[in-house]
This record gives sequence, C-alpha cells and structure tokens, in this order.
Amino acid sequence: MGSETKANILPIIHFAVENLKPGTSSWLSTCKNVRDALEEHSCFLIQYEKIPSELINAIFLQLEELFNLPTETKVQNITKTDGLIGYVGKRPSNPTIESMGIEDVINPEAVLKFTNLMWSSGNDSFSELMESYKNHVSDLEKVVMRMIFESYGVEKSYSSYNESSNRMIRFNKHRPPQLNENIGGVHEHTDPTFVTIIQQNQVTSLEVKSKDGSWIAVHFPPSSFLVMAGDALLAWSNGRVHSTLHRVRMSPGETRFSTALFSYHNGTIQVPKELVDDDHPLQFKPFDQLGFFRFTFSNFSLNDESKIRAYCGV
Ligand SMILES: O=C(O)CCC(=O)C(=O)O
Ligand SMILES: [Fe+2]
Repeated sequence: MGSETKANILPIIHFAVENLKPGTSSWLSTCKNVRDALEEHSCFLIQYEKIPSELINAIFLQLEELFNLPTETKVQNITKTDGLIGYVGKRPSNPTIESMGIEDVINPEAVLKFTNLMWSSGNDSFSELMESYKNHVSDLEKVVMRMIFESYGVEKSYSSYNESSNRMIRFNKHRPPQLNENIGGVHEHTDPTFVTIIQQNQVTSLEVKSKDGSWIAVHFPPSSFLVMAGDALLAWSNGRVHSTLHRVRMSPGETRFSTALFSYHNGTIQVPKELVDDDHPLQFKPFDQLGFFRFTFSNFSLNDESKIRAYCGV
C-alpha cells in the first residue's frame, strides 16, 4: 500500500434544490448520504447548482490578479491565525505554493478590509464578486453542517453551534514544478477545521488518502466542491469520522488555483452525549478550537489525528 494513486472513487452527492428542503424525504436521504460518505471516505464531492458558474469562473480570474500583485503587497496580509490564512509564499519546503486568505468572514467588513489592503485605491470588482462567492460558499457550509448534525440525531444542538461558528477562506496558487525541482505541492496533512470545503479550477492535483492507504486523485466535476472532514469533526463525532489526509502534487503543465473554506467554532466543542455509549466510550474532552489552531502551529511535528488526540484526547 502506499503511494500508488487511484482514479476517483469518491462519492458525489447531488445538492439539488429539491434535496435541500429540511424535513422532506430527499433532505433526510441526503443527510444519510453525507454521514455514510464521511464515515466511509472522510470526504465527498458535492454537485451544487446554486452558485452560478459565471461567478465561479470570475472568481478564479480574480485570484490570478490577486496573486500577480507584488510580494510586498501580499505580505501585508497578516492575520491572527497566520499559519492558515496569512500570506505564505515560495517557502523552500513548498516552493510551488502561495496562499493567503480572509479570516472571520462572518464579519461584514472582512472582504472589503482585505480588498483595500491588497488594492489601496480599492477594487470594486474583486470585493463584489468575493462578497457574493463567500456568501454562497458559507451557505453551502451551513447546509453541510446542519446535515451532519441531523444525520447524527442531534439537530437540536445545531442552532446553538451555528451561532458561534465562523469561517475563513483561503486562496491557493500552485504553480507547476520547474525542471530542477521535485514534484511540488503540499505535503500530506489533515486540516484543524470542522470541515474544509475546496473548489478549484480544472487542474487535477489534489489527492486524498483512502482507508486502504492508497491515494485517490480528486477529479472535480465542473462547479463541484470537495468537503473534507477536519480534526474537530473527528473529535466531535467521537471518532466516527476520520479527518481527511490530503496532499497536492503538481506535475509540469498548468497552474492550479483553489479556494478552501475552513469552518471552525468560536466556543468550546464537545462530543454530544448522544454519540457516547458502551460501544463508543468518550474519546475526546471538550476543547477550544482556536486554542487547537494555535497548538497545531507550535507542534508541527505531530501529524494526522495525533494532533487532536494530543490536544484533547481522553
Ligand atoms: O489547494 C488545495 O486543494 C488544498 C490545499 C490545502 O490542503 C489547504 O489549503 O489546507
Ligand atoms: Fe489542507
């Protein structure tokens, strides 16, 4: 087992308008599909029709413009959670990736503040498109979260969870490796999020690790999103869902752009009592997710699930 990469065998769940009405039988069966996919694969693709494809195409053009800004402008994006969202560029360990993003997207000023930092005389087209994109992807995240809570029979706790939930959005530019470079990309890792929702332009290079240890190249159908479980979902679900181990491997050719919505919680996360029983004894203590983010930055040597287990495992 190991590094061989397989074709896409990830479930694709159709979030058609008729599947998104809570209480209907198609909503309930979609919730079950989400839970089954997470427990089996830790991730799944969503075919989502609500975001116009013109908006998605326009966002990827805007990202090209953003990353074409001078480095001295991009480095100004310093945030509270820098390892995740502050500007990272051309590190010797990952020379092919540049990334940066917007934190606290629930804040109505967040997109404008970021835009004005990057373009001191403003950029209406970026801020308007990004505001709309961010709202659409945040709505999608809320649906996914509600489905997860419902699928575990704890829908009553969803609204209080949602009141303290927040998101960051990160933009990634992966350039192809040069002749003298190793295959570039991002080393394998799990995200410290509750869920991460990824969209990309059509350049395949993201891979996720399957249960049998092989790597699966993720082929995104047009306008689709990949939902990956983060370490916080692993803990909340009391170990039922594993966090997705993923990596990016670029090959010579085109540049890849991606967006990643990171969802997190501002308060304490605890395993719902409904998810603890004799067959599933409590595995995780209540924990503060922002504290967990800080913990991961100062404990780089820990990988995969060992991070969350070291932070709040019983
Ligand atoms: O670019 C991607 O698809 C994923 C990058 C990644 O792993 C991350 O932003 O955490
Ligand atoms: Fe990641």
